[in-house]
Amino acid sequence: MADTPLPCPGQDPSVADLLAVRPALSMHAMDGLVLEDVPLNAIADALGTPTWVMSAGTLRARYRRLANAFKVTGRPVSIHFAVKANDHLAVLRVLAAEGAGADVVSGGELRRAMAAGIPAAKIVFSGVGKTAEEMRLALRAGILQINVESAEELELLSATAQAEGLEAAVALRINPDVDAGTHAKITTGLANNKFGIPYNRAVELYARAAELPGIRPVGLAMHIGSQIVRMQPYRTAYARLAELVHAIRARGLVVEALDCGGGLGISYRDETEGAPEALAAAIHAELGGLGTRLAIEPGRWLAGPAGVLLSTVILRKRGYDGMPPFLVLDAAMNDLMRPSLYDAWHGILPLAAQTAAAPVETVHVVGPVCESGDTFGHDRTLPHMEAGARVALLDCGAYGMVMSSTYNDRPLAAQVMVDGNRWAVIRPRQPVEELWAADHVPQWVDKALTPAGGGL
Ligand SMILES: Cc1ncc(COP(=O)(O)O)c(C=O)c1O
Ligand SMILES: N[C@@H](CCCC[NH3+])C(=O)O
Repeated sequence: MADTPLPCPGQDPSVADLLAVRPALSMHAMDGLVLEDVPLNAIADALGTPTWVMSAGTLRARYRRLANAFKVTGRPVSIHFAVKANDHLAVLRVLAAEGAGADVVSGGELRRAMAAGIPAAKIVFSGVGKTAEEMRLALRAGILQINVESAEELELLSATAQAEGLEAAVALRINPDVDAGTHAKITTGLANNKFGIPYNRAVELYARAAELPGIRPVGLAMHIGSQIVRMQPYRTAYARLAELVHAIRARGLVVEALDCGGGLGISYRDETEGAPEALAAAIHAELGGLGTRLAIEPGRWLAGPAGVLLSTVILRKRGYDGMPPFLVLDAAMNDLMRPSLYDAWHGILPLAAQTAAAPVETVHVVGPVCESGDTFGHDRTLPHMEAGARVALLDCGAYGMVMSSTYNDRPLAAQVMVDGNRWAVIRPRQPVEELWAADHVPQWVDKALTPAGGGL
């Protein structure tokens, strides 16, 4: 299958362009922007903004397309949703009901995945720095496999498993030194990235794993980065994985499982999103003949397009003469961090049909947090909006809410799930008092501040 083109700079997509490739969203004359069958204004009226909204139908549809892409190759994979992308219990349960397992990177994610009802036997544990405590948790739970990322971690896991009287099923995560062609901050498969075991040390370490007490090496894992829209990096990486399988087997060792990682990208602006069919074809071509179990760990591709963040224009601030005005939203970098962190581009659609049809203009879209980096977009081409206009920031279902903070004492936004014509609050807006409820002021601080205590 041909490679998909890289995103190219240029004119922002129009309202119609954005809607055309997002089947769960539609614009209606009366109801405005509708997600599945729910007018987003109804949610904003009821809960205010900023509010996250997840579409259960989109999660299901995307999971089914992904699973089916592999099924038709005759080599089905087990799909382990990367919990880091969106860890809400309702999201995990929707995916679990479709058959998804989980890829976790902390003890917290492991416990959360199990709390969502995902069986331990469908959970893989990745991550570059698992503590002995987290290893114990995974061993006691009896998860499918632990993806080990270094020789040092392997020794710690062996000691921990031995002390527990348990055996760890281990896949070695290999760093193939392949450029995934993605943003520098989210690439993971290059030699200078912290992730994985150097490719040229993999066979030796696998042999060592086979000797270590408490360790049962079952295979290899790889994850080369995130938001990958071209297939060539996957192909190169998987070809290297296949070479390793042959080299390890030549040593008389068993390789029964291959975890092909996540990373499939979506269309935020005008990229052609990574096609599951193309990924399935790449995996089938490079690894399908090795007779192993196959797994993938997608996060963004499943959840990204399923979520939006609703926000309201607090005010329209005039810029310097001749410069674009600022639309100051009530959402900020503490809610959606991706634009500040990676200069990520997110589509912005007005909720009202009339606004969506207004003439376009160039604006800067910012949040109210005290950081210049609190910017959703510079020089964006958007329909004219005044204070009070509501918008949806698109493709926020992955790495959105999970990366929120309460910086500037801004409570975590409310979360909603829609499914057909139903919607429900899946997490209420955080009460502001909760932000300091757990703060403890030592008595001696108070004393020092009172005249009686000899302070101020
Ligand atoms: C080990 C591992 N697996 C899976 C993922 C999920 O990646 P993505 O959301 O790009 O599919 C990540 C995040 O990059 C990861 O680090
Ligand atoms: N958080 C990143 C991706 C990192 C994926 C985790 N390894 C994003 O929003 O794009």
